[in-house]
Amino acid sequence: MDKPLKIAIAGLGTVGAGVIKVLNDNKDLMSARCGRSVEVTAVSARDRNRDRGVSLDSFTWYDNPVDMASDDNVDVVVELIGGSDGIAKALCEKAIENGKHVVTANKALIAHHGTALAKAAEAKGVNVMYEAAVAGGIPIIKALREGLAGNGFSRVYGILNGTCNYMLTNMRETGRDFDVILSEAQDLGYAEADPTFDVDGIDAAHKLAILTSVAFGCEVDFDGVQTEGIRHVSPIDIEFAEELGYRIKLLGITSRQNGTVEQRVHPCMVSKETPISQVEDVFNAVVCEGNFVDKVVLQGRGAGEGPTASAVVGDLVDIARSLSVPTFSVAADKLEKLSSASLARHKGSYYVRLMVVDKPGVFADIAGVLKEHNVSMETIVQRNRAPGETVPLVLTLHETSEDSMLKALDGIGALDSVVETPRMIRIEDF
Ligand SMILES: NC(=O)c1ccc[n+]([C@@H]2O[C@H](COP(=O)([O-])OP(=O)(O)OC[C@H]3O[C@@H](n4cnc5c(N)ncnc54)[C@H](O)[C@@H]3O)[C@@H](O)[C@H]2O)c1
Ligand SMILES: N[C@@H](CCO)C(=O)O
Ligand code: NA
Repeated sequence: MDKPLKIAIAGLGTVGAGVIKVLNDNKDLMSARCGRSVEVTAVSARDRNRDRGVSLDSFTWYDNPVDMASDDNVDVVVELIGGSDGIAKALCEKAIENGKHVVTANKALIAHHGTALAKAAEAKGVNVMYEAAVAGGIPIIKALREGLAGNGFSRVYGILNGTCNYMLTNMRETGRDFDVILSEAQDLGYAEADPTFDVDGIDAAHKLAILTSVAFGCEVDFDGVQTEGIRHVSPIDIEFAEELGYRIKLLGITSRQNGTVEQRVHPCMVSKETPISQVEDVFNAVVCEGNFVDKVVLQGRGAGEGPTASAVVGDLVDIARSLSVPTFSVAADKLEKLSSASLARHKGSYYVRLMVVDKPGVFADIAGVLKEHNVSMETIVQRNRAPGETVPLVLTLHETSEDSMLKALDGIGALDSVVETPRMIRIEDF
């Protein structure tokens, strides 16, 4: 057997404790698969005495995780603290500087600093690996970078946030309150330290920016992701979606068109006939469209202790086997700088829900505004009849440019008979 691979773990929360459990439980499997053992030698967290269900007795304890990057008894630093800057970044930079590999589950860090970290690591001949950062236990980075490397990609999309999928599924199935379901997702260890990152789509945007780089071989451009979360998705929209044959999913979609990429994260209506609409609860799914393989769909648990730790340990196995791959899909100094397309030029179909006063002439007024902006209506549904009172009115619109749709919505929102801000959800045709 070769020398053991010695690892330091920074952060012993949901994921950190999970990694220690996987390495303990599957110790013999790891040794057989790597031809060497994978051993934790050092750990760091905020609270040394918290019961995590794992013993820390045999590890060197560090109060400051950055000091682990200078420990000669460490080959790989596993960063499981979180945050795009601060201590997580300092730790990873120091580890690379000292010639140690880095494994992280931190999508915020890779989304903001992935290109720079990749350049630094590749110059030093060490790896920065982040499989756990995107779609948790699903090996999507490996799939895009290695298994599907024979393909050019036109589009990659999927359900990238377990918390939001859990919430949308539960809202549909139980009609319970948004906040109650969110706190359940937090208790299950799915949510980010700041759960607004989940519900506002930022976490999915971090992951999408990373997928874009791996799929298209370009620098990570988080600021180029156009992001909208699930806060405005109401139970009434979920019900209408069902009635119209759709499910509402928060999707991340990246596509390449000539010299630009379009990166967007927002709630989508997807036909109940599509496989992705059936992916529920904390499950994630990613669809890769390759020019030779056609569609590949990967599905699995996107968050939680076991699935996330599984991905971290998969990266450790690659390092123990001395696998050498670029951080993204091409060498870091050859990543293209692609500009991100504005959503204003996006073309798509739309669902719009209005709250209107039930009186004659409302349909005609709405139709007039749509005509003015050259937007063509597919269906219009008014469920209740309540003369003089407020009722929901739902429209679906044929393919049009986002720009025209938004202008039409402004016009519709300004009509006297429309009493709330119109709600719009994009319909995706996969
Ligand atoms: N929980 C999940 O399902 C999941 C899935 C994929 C990726 N991630 C990512 O994994 C990372 C960790 O997530 P988590 O859910 O385990 O978080 P957590 O809050 O459960 O754990 C964070 C750990 O970091 C430690 N920590 C915080 N500040 C520290 C400091 N200054 N010095 C030393 N230790 C410090 C805390 O003590 C804690 O042990 C994050 O980047 C998160 O985005 C989490
Ligand atoms: N908060 C994230 C964790 C996994 O990255 C989610 O809910 O998907
Ligand atoms: Na993954």
